[in-house]
Amino acid sequence: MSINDNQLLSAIVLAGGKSSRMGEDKALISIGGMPLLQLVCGVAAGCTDNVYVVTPWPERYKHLVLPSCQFIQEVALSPSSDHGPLVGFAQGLAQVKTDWVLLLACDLPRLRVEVLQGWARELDHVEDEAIATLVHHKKGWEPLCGFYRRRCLPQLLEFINQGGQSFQQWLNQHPIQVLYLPVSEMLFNCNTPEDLALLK
Ligand SMILES: Nc1nc2c(ncn2[C@@H]2O[C@H](COP(=O)(O)OP(=O)(O)OP(=O)(O)O)[C@@H](O)[C@H]2O)c(=O)[nH]1
Ligand SMILES: [Mg+2]
Repeated sequence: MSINDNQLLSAIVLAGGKSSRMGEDKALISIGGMPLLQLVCGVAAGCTDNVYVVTPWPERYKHLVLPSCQFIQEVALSPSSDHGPLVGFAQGLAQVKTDWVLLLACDLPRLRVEVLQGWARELDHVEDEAIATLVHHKKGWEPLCGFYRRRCLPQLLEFINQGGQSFQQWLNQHPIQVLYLPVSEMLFNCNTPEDLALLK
């Protein structure tokens, strides 16, 4: 696949978590002078012109420089709902118009655009029955840095409607193709002040 082929690939960046371990909104934490969400969106924009940021609070991020990014306002399923990334992903996926979507968390400061671009070029060769192609590690699939077929939306909604909340549980019900991760630090996940200190 040509990585610039707008017909084939979009990106969804999730920015709606509580950041309870960090104690402040991770999306706005500055890494090397750049807010983390801006950094991740910049990497996503290196893979596709169609980048969506799914968040319940777009106004919080509208001052960031996010070229070619569009906000998708996430809506709560119920007033008390604490639904997590699976529902944010489903709401984003419902807006996507391409066959494939690159899903990214906003707390991945060491992403490597050239690795993502290399993966995107191989999407044509993913087996037809796979709903996604993801890195696999000892704790299971890495759901928040990988590629999903848009056509998985009905299965995702069915899982959510039955009360499902876990990406791992959902993914374990479907064929997934393994992505080879050449640099493991690329998936370094910045969740706590201690993680942040490691970056500085
Ligand atoms: N849009 C959206 N994104 C979410 C939601 N929950 C988590 N995320 C995103 O999913 C990614 C991974 O989140 P985590 O690091 O597991 O959790 P978190 O809620 O951000 O932080 P903790 O409260 O410390 O667990 C981050 O990019 C979050 O912003 C949600 O309900 N909606
Ligand atoms: Mg995290």
